[in-house]
Amino acid sequence: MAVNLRRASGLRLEATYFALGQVAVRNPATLRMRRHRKLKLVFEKPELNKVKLRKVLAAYNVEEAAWTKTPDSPYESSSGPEWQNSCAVIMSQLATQLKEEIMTTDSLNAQLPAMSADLMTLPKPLTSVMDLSTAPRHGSLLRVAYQGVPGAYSEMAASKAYPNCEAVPCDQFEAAFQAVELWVVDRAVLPIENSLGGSIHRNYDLLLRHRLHIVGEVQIVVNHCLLGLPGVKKEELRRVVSHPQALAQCEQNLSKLGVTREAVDDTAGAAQFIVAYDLKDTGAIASSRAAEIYGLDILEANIQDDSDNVTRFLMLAREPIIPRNDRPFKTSIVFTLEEGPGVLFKALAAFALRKINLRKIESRPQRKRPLRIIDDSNNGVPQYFDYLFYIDFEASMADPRAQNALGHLQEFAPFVRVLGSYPTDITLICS
Ligand SMILES: O=C(O)C(=O)C[C@]1(C(=O)O)C=C[C@@H](O)C=C1
Repeated sequence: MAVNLRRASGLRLEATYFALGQVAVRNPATLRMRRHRKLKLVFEKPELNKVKLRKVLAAYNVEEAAWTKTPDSPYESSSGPEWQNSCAVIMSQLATQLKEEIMTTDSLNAQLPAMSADLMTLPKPLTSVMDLSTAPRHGSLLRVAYQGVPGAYSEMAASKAYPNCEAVPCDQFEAAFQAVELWVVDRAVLPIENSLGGSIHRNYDLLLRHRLHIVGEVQIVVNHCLLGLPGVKKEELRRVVSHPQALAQCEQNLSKLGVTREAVDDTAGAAQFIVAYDLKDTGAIASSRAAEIYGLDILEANIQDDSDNVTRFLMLAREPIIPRNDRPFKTSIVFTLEEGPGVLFKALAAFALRKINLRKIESRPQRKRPLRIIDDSNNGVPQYFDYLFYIDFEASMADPRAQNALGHLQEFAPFVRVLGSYPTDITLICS
């Protein structure tokens, strides 16, 4: 993938990042981002102001000690939280910081391949932490993190949730959580479940690990397309790459095609991947918008196994919203239970007794406490699985029934946390 930041920053950066790849920023600087939390910056012009660069990286929580200098002047970090932040945010911030020092000439730009106009509209960088601390109004230019690259379904979900927002791409779900926590962005919009593929477990786990609040939900009808390089025919494909959820949603149709499948971080990233490596024998499952952005042909539209393919996304923020009673609301909670017959039944009864409808129940292993030994009931036999229960129920926390149900649950649940009380999305938009 090549991203042109010239319009936003006055600096021409070419960047590539996807599951198997790296970021390569050519003239006047080279920026390589590798997997495994490794970020490497190589300057072709050593006179570039590294102090400013370091300031940028410090803003992303990169500790000075984590950085080393080698003779050919790269700064390298092999670990640390910086990788968690959005590559694109760092790049755009970097571009702005460096732009005063780099004279970009037309002749330099002419050496680089032409980019799609869509790729030039990357998020504008934030100037300082002070700017970030002023809470933006809903519907104004909020910065909204999503996982993936432009053209991902999550980017569409971010736009549905916050029209006119600046959608900020992140390489991993965790990066989106951290971007909100560090005030790099205002909100995150992340997938939580799909009607064909089921729950996105990683995000359930991250909801518990991080202290963000669910402030809303959006649903998107996902219409997958099989994309190929211009001129390539469907029959010529030997391999199809995409996000694992997307591959799962197209499983039967891909089996009919007789292609091998490979997973990458997101659907639009898959489209970038085949363009970047000019892979004529490889197709990508992605949106029609991704086809437009990356200049690919749609070899088959609606390739998902079932036309009713809906993904639900959660909107996350640092602060909860005030729950209301004048429109349909949902509340999401997570809790643990003691061992024993009927405990889950009792927990669910707290809602049933108050006629509160449950919309979703999910259980996840408790990572910090995977092993529990129960002496009396099981004669000291170790139990290897202990669970967290996530429930979405149809009531607002402003509703006394919901408050009473949680009070009731707390009587026997050792741990209960409200993840958010938010308006139910009753609309559907198509990708
Ligand atoms: O890869 C993307 O485009 C995404 O936005 C991620 C994602 C997911 O995680 O479920 C979102 C919607 C589709 O269900 C497929 C993939």
